[in-house]
Amino acid sequence: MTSNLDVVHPFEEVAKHNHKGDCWLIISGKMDLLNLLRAGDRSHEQCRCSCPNLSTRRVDGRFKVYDVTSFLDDHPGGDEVLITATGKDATDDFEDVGHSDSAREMMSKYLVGEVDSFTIPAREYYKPPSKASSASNQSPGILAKIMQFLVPLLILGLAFALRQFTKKDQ
Ligand code: HEM
Repeated sequence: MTSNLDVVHPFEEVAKHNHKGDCWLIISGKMDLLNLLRAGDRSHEQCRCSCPNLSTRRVDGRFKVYDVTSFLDDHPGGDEVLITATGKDATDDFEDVGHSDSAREMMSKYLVGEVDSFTIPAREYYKPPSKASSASNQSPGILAKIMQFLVPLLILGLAFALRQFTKKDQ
């Protein structure tokens, strides 16, 4: 028998379920092991042996897809946050809230499969400016430093030349 967990959806398909009448979320990360086993995920079966307390043992899950359409009106955080979290990996959004264990236990009710992780668009990370562009940004600074050094030298040179010139006249 195939469970919901066996269905692998492409990201583009999952992203289409993005409104109040049809709302799917992608959440991965730490899930309650007992919950996963109950939901039929056999991939963590081996963890049973090494874990004295299944209900507190968290394992890294794969990218799971949850159809939360029927839960939207009951979600304590409201429906808007859930709709906003569609079309992307919502794991960080979910984890940042600090959902309780009971919230995590509820999740298996809404599980409709997994998402093919290769189809999830890469996240945009902050890129520091490249050395070339930062060097060009720094050039006015360097020029100012050179001028700071040259201008007093020039004044000193002029004063010296003037002194020599006036000495000759006397
Ligand atoms: C299947 C997915 C989800 C389930 C089953 C779920 C369930 C719950 C539950 C039961 C609560 C009550 C507090 C708790 O027990 O932790 C809650 C609160 C909340 N959830 Fe979710 N949630 C889900 C996904 C999300 C996502 C993706 C977000 C995105 C930001 C989110 C945002 C919130 C917020 C803002 C609160 C209110 C927290 C507060 O006021 O203390 N939830 N959720």
